Amino acid sequence: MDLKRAEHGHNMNTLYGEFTATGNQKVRCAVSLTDRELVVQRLTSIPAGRNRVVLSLKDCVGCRAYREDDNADSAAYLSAYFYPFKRRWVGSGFSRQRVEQCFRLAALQDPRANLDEAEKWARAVRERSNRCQHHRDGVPPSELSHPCRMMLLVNPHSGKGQALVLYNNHVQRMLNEAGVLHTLVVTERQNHARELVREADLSQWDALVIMSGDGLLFEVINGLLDRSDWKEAIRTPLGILPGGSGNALAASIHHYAGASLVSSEELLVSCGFLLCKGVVSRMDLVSVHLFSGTRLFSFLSLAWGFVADVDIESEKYRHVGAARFTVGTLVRLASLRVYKGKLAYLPLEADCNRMGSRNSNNHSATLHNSRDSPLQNSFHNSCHSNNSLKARRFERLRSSSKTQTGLWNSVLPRLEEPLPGNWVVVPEEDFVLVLAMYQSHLAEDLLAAPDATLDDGVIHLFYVKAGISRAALLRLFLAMEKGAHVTSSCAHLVHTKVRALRMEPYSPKGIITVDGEVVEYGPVQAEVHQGLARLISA
Ligand SMILES: Nc1ncnc2c1ncn2[C@@H]1O[C@H](COP(=O)(O)OP(=O)(O)OP(=O)(O)O)[C@@H](O)[C@H]1O
Repeated sequence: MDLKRAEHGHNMNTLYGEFTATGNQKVRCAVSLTDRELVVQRLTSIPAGRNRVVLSLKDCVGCRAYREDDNADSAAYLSAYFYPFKRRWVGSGFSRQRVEQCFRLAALQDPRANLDEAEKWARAVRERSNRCQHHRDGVPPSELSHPCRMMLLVNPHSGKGQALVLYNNHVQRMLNEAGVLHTLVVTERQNHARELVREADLSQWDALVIMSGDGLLFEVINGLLDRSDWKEAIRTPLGILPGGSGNALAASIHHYAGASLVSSEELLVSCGFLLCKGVVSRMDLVSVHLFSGTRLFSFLSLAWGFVADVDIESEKYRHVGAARFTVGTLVRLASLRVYKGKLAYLPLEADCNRMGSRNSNNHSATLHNSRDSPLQNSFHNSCHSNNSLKARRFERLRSSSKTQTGLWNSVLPRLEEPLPGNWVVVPEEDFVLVLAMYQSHLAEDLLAAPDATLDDGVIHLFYVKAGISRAALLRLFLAMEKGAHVTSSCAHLVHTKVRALRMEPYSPKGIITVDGEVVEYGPVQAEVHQGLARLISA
């Protein structure tokens, strides 16, 4: 029979068989399966090298055995699905591309025996691929169970409105190849996903997967943390597939997997591949405390000034996809604004246990008590007029958000209280932008925090001081495509790693965003909770 443990010329663990190619039954293939590779050698007179395909099991998402409907055909079939990095057809560089290896097994008359044989092979390919996962820092990865059940939430309006088409064209097939059982839930409105996960029986699902922009994941995370069983709920593995125009988290996990810049469609294949592999990692979350008392949970960014303005003002260009940010950047550059306010942070290296025992610099370690601020009343009335859509979203988001207290040992005082002595108060009070990032990417092509990792417990705080020229700011954003802004010599850009921060805007109008969603404009503070959530990633 075809399947045998080879004894000569192969490792004892190698499976060896001779099958025919499905496309052409005259072509025989010698197939061997080692612990790490599937090697296919076409048995023809053409020189061996050209007829040999070696596929790494690390790139394999699944393998299945089946029979055709034709009762007269006693053969069984074996299909294995791989997504290796391959040179692009157009342009330079590499991207993950689908490779299917399909064989016909017809050594016996008995169809059942042929199918049993094919199933043995399929099982062996799947088991060896699962064992072949990358070990992060030598630690075996935690994985989803097999077969696994996912709830896949798709926002049909995200990005260019193509998420369902992308699901039908790419995702469905990949998940089927990987044997992932999934239930598609098409979101119907704002906050639908949040309400769904708040009420869901989570024991039914091995993972909750979001196919949209970052906004839908923001809803899901906040929905999980709304629950009374939030401690367990937030450990539910989450997955992300890019369906929006920003897709920052999707771009970040693609980057953490060691891959380079790719097109939107290639990013989807890359994230789909990671989802099929089902390796679960910890992910930092940041709690964001607003002046109204609302607390939100954020996985990506907190922005005030230029970046928040571009994000929200560019909504009207969403039909151009990811290019909306480029258009928005150019428009906002033309009318560059300066924002007044106070910014303070708890440095990464600060000894949190000795909070309040010392003053770390010459500046007052106390921000204005926001209740004393002459601008206090205007904060709540001044969500920027141009962002009414996202402002309305925030109102709904806020009304459904419970104020949670006492969940962790917080390093934050109450927002109206002075800051402890080990916080640093930034001396400048005029900013072009303030941006706190906890993952690497701000958008698909903006590598804002190149050395961020999923669960490093770090907030990367960037601010650009007033006085920067338009040309210098444009250069910074162009450099950000490759993350080169952090090593640029721009004197107006400051980058520091922090555990917590507080911003107190004085300018009466402006936009603050959390994960790209508008929140109330006013004093805000945030702190990182290392590895609180779980994400399917590399
Ligand atoms: N069916 C729907 N109709 C209208 N809004 C929806 C629907 N489903 C989800 N939403 C809301 O749309 C908002 C935007 O979603 P999301 O950020 O995921 O996509 P996006 O804005 O297109 O992506 P990006 O932020 O990358 O541009 C979310 O706040 C979500 O709650």
